[in-house]
Amino acid sequence: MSIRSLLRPLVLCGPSGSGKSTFIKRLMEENLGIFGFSTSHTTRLPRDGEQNGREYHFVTRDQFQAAITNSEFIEWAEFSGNMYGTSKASVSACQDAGQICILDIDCQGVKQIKTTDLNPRLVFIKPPSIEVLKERLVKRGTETESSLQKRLSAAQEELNYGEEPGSFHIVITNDNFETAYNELAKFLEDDLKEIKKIKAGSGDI
Ligand SMILES: Nc1ncnc2c1ncn2[C@@H]1O[C@H](COP(=O)(O)OP(=O)(O)OP(=O)(O)O)[C@@H](O)[C@H]1O
Repeated sequence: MSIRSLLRPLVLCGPSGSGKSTFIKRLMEENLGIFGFSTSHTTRLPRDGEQNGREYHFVTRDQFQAAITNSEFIEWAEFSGNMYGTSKASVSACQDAGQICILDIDCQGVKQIKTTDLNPRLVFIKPPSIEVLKERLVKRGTETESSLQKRLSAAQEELNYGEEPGSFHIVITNDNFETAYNELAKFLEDDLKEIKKIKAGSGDI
């Protein structure tokens, strides 16, 4: 089997605070060099030291708008006056570089990626309850009262989509982290074994 077909993008979706970043960190630590991220597009100006194509693909608003019109993005959003997007091409580029592209995207992004030929593995990370989700977000210390409320009210809609049969390949409840992480590791085990075997045999891809 070709390694490229094994390098299926890995989508982690779930309400804010469900634990996506925590899973991603652990996956990357335990599988060095296997996972990577796509390079996003942005209309913001590069900061000192940032290189086009490395931190971001820096584009004009017109270019960004044209890319939206051409359905080039899996998801895009505007934050404080600048637009940010994840293009299908940047996910493919990550695969071409021999890595599994990890995507932390919302349900709209999941619906979108399903319409592409990227053939992702779709994982939904579910909190044990909305109450626990709230506790974790408060404890994380990153939210204001208003951003907390926004995240919690978005959470229910995402949970509804996550629980719809067929939305995801696997739904993992993140109660005890070790147990939940093992479930994810088991889900990916066969792919990872095969990828590591091929990489070890060929030096790289
Ligand atoms: N199983 C768990 N038990 C207790 N705390 C957890 C567990 N999993 C994650 N956390 C904690 O919950 C908080 C939210 O997790 P994390 O930041 O990974 O969520 P996220 O889904 O990436 O959120 P966002 O979408 O806002 O980036 C973090 O402080 C993390 O350490």
